[in-house]
Amino acid sequence: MIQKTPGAPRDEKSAAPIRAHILFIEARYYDDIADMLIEGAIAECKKRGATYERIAVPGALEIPQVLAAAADARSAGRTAFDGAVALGCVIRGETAHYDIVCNNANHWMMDVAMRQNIPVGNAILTVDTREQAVARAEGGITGKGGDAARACLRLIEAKRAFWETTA
Ligand SMILES: Nc1c(NC[C@H](O)[C@H](O)[C@H](O)CO)[nH]c(=O)[nH]c1=O
Ligand SMILES: CC(=O)[C@@H](O)COP(=O)(O)O
Repeated sequence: MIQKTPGAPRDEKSAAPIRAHILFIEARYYDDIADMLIEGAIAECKKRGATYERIAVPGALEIPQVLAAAADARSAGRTAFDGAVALGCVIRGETAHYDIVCNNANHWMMDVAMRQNIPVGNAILTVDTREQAVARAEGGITGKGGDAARACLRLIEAKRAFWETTA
């Protein structure tokens, strides 16, 4: 039984239109799962009026590296995005590689996000079976891809709130 996470808070602000440009980083190791995740993430962005761009990488281990490269380019004024959403699926195999991929993809992605102050929504599924992955990736805007996009947009709103003048 999957406990559908509530995603971003269901307050009015979390559903309000938002001026934001999002970078979708898609690890396409399992193409069909990636398609389900990106469908939900795009649906959430379109619902909120946010724009987006997409970049594909072979697998989850490449996500932190491309986020770091995008952050460098943003610092150099060569690209502009307000937040990122990581999408991927890691399915346990016979060896310890599953732990290597999951731990390093998530750890170093968050390291870049924290160091570069980038709002990042995380839909890197880490599962034991393909069925578990499908159950979490499907559902369009209500799936994990939509959840991660909602989280990213919520982080952008929260970040901006700190800079709103109270005067
Ligand atoms: N087994 C999975 C991988 N493995 C590939 C790595 O992510 C990486 O692309 C490779 O080691 C080359 O550097 N990636 C996933 O996203 N999902 C898997 O289940
Ligand atoms: C998560 C993985 O890297 C996994 O798909 C690799 O499978 P195996 O551990 O059987 O080589």
